[in-house]
Amino acid sequence: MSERIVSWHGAPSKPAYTPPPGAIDAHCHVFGPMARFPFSAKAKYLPQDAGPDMLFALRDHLGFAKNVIVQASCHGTDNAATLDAIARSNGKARGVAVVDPAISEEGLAALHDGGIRGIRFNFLKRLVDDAPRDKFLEVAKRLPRGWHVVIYFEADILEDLRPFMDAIPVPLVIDHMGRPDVRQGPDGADMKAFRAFLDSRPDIWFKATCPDRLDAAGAPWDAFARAVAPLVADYQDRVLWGTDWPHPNMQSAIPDDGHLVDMIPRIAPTVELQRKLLIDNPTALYWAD
Ligand SMILES: O=C(O)c1cc(C(=O)O)oc(=O)c1
Repeated sequence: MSERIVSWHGAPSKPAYTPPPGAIDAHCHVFGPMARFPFSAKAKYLPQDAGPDMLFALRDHLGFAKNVIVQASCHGTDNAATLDAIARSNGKARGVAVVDPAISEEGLAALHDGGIRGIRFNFLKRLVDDAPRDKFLEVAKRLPRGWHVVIYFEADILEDLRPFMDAIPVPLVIDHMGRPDVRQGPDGADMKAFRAFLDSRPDIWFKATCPDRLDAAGAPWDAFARAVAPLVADYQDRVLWGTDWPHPNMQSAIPDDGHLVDMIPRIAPTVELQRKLLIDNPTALYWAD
């Protein structure tokens, strides 16, 4: 792997929708800069630099106040780039780390001090070589108080992951709703299974994110809006939203971030829903202290 890829829009439009003051982009990443923060030897893609200055400029352009920066798989378990971005944010960013499950208590405490409030377990085979459930469970049981676990999986392994996820004793946040097939509609098999999972315990949250990944028809992503709006309405106290910038691996179908923001009023049509989605819910998970 030698070619460094660009997966983000060079000049995203200004959204028609204006987020409320204090709105949080609760799923985004930083890449590098590589000269200071080299990518993991196990990285499955090698991106161009997309560092904190670019992220914060986009935040301001789109009308957001804060970011939750999720450690991208290309940085492996070295969270230095994510921590550096948080440190440069003037308190306007918090984060989710990816850790070696053998991390010490001191290591976890240092991440907490750096603004981390959760760890991410990634089960996508195209992104990571292995996902050791026993080790993940062990570290999930000794997280700092108030932390949660973010899990990224695809719909076809939801049932297989259930015993593992059921055993995690802290809140769960599911990336991109576990990647349902949105073409099945709001009552399709994938959404039904995901709802059953949400109903199994009250502390499972999810991100109503990534129309660009989940709706192959492309913008304006009508199938995504149709499938996801009822989910947001029915689980309005457990849903987060984010851009997913810089859209890892999306180099052949790069979304315009302004258009992504314009999905918000389609899946959360009232001011109250928008406040929960963009402020109350992410604040509860990431800025409780
Ligand atoms: O679907 C993906 O390719 C993807 C990758 C990553 C990552 O590399 O961390 O994060 C995401 O949220 C989504």
